[in-house]
Amino acid sequence: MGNKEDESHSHPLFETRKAKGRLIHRVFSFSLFLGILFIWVYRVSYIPRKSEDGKWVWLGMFLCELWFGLYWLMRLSLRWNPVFRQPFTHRLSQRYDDDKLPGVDIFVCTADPVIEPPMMVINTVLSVMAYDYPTHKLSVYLSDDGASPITFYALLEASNFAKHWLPFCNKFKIEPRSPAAYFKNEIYSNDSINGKGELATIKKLYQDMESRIENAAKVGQVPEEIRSKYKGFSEWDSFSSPRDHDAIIQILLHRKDLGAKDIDGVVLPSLVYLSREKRPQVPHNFKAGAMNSLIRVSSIVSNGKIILNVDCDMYSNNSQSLKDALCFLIDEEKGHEIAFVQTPQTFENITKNDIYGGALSVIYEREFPGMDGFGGPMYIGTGCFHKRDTLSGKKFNDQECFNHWKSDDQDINNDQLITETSLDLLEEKSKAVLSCTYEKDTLWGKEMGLLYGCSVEDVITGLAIQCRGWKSVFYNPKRKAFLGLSPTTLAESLVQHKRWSEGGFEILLSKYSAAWCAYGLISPGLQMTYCFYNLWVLNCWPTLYYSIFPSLCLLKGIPLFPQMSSPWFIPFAYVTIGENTQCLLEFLWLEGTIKGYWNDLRMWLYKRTSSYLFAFVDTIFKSLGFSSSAFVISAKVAEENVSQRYEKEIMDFGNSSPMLTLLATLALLNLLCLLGALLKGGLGIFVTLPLQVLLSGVLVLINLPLYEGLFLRKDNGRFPSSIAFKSVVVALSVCALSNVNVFTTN
Ligand SMILES: O=c1ccn([C@@H]2O[C@H](COP(=O)(O)OP(=O)(O)O[C@H]3O[C@H](CO)[C@@H](O)[C@H](O)[C@H]3O)[C@@H](O)[C@H]2O)c(=O)[nH]1
Ligand SMILES: [Mn+2]
Repeated sequence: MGNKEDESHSHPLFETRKAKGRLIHRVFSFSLFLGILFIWVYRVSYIPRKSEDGKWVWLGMFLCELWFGLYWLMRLSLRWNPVFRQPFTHRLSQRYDDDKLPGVDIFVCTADPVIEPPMMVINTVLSVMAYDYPTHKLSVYLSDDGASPITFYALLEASNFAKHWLPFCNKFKIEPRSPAAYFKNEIYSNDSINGKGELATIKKLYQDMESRIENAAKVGQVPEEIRSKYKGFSEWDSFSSPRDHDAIIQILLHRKDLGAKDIDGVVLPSLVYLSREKRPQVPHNFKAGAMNSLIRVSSIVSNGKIILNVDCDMYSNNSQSLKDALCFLIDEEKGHEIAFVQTPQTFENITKNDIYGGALSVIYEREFPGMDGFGGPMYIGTGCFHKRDTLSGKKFNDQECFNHWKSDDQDINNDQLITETSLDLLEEKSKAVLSCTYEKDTLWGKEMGLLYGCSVEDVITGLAIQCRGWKSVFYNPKRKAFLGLSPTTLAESLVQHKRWSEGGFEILLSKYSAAWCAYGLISPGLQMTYCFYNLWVLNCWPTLYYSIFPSLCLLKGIPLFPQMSSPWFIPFAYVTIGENTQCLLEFLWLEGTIKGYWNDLRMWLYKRTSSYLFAFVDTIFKSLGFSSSAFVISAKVAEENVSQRYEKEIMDFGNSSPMLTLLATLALLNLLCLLGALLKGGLGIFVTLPLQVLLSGVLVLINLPLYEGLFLRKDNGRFPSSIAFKSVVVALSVCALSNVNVFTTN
């Protein structure tokens, strides 16, 4: 072994490749930029004179195009210098035997037993317990902000089922290791399992457990005979509501407890249930608060050097990804400067044409590698492997941080057994750090742990870590590391994007602002890429403008773009066609469909004209102290008819939210303008106002499903009639008003 080890030490544990074809992309981008410059020049040189119609609208168009051009430059930074990473796990296993590998603490967060059913949560837990990793080095923590005895009960059941499930996974090397996901794909890759009774046995065990848990969930409580059997349920004796209760913690499995072995006698990973104390008068800071509690409790119970954080719907789909991530974090040469390894969010419920643009493939496949090339991707809350000490506010220091892996984990490696009393003691000690006053007058949430006060606690925390000098790595394995659930209705999708875009904007205005405060701390390229995401919200204004005024001017016959015969037509055509072709090709390259691209464009429009607008307004209100932050949890289950529509890719508008009213009004406005213009000007407008007809035409076409939902559909997914009524009235009034010359005279 000696020789082999010496030799392999000279080989790194991972490699980084630059993307091919960068030169072509840069040349093409340069030509597009020239086009954009010409558009700006055109706008400045042809401002209508005082006596002409539409001077102010024209200036508005110029501002929009100025913004779009600058924003395009920020987007370009994401495509400038992409890199791809490849870990070498065989070298890792050559160099590190089980005892030398670091301890890993895995955090799963859940917050509501109805929106996030306990069965889904424990499937995620079981999938991460079953990582291909020495079990005595693994600890799994479930933080339950819903403080639900049913979720606790489900975890208790899972701790027993794990005794069968983990040996089964190991024996047959199955993937994925979430039992529900594994049983769902009835084609089992490993033939040797078939025919043998083992598969049937384990499936039966699972189904029995499932029906016990679902029964408890249905009646809303855990059966009395089970409650009396496990002392853990007594933790709920003083419980009054999920928002008002004492700290709860139960160590269900502890690696040093004799009972914590699987049916083959192998130690099981530690498993801990916790629900931090909550009081109505104390802010709990949502997921960030939960994560900080997890960080503290785990430092008492297992103190693993690596922390993996997953949302409760994001089960592990690849049992190797933990070792993959370690290759980056403990690589002898470069690992010391890497704080976290982020994997993409991928979703198992995306349909063929991805009606709500939920796959986010362009972001993860194209743009995150671009961030990685400039110093590392953002932290996006789930599927992320951190080094524990970088989460507690530590600054990067080249000398100090070097090779700190070499120290052995004393506590894990000593094999003294734990007794029931010492487990009780451990729980009591942990409760102290779960109290809601613990953080008072400390740096938690400000400089330590996840940061508070931002709707995307993850992104701001990652940025803060990078500002302290650390790097991060984006790792996107072929077999996806995690699979989760994407929203299945339009309203939910818009709400999620509102939270994300609002969070981004908050970061921009915060003391970690990528635009100014991060200057000199992270690379300028990375600053630009952060700005691209954190400026999402500002797109609402130019996009609203561009989807309202050109249409209104079309109705009035006022030209805002050059004639087809003019040479100025060329830059408009070139930029529009060039940019869209590039985006389409990118989308198709990532295995999207043409229809999927069209759907994506629609969502792009809807997000910009509703989510971002509401996010903008809310951020301003919040910063003026008129409202406080909230975290609207995305639903992970839907009613039967809602999921059927989702499967069939029929849009779901059946929700009376102000965002949907706005979208309906805008869509109708475009339709009315286009029809009005055709009535007034006939087909001649195709010649006199070609680009405006095109713009309005595209807007109308893209809104076809929306018109259907307003006027034609009969199912529950159509627009509520109150929205239909309101939007028709408003759209008609705006058209009428604009005809009375309010908008266009100078
Ligand atoms: O008070 C809360 C609210 C949420 N959560 C958990 O946070 C996770 C993410 O919530 P979800 O509703 O699924 O939000 P998403 O928009 O899907 O989540 C993305 O965006 C969030 C930030 O907006 C990040 O926290 C997530 O990690 C990231 O996956 C879930 O496991 C929740 O149980 C809590 O633990 N406590
Ligand atoms: Mn989610």
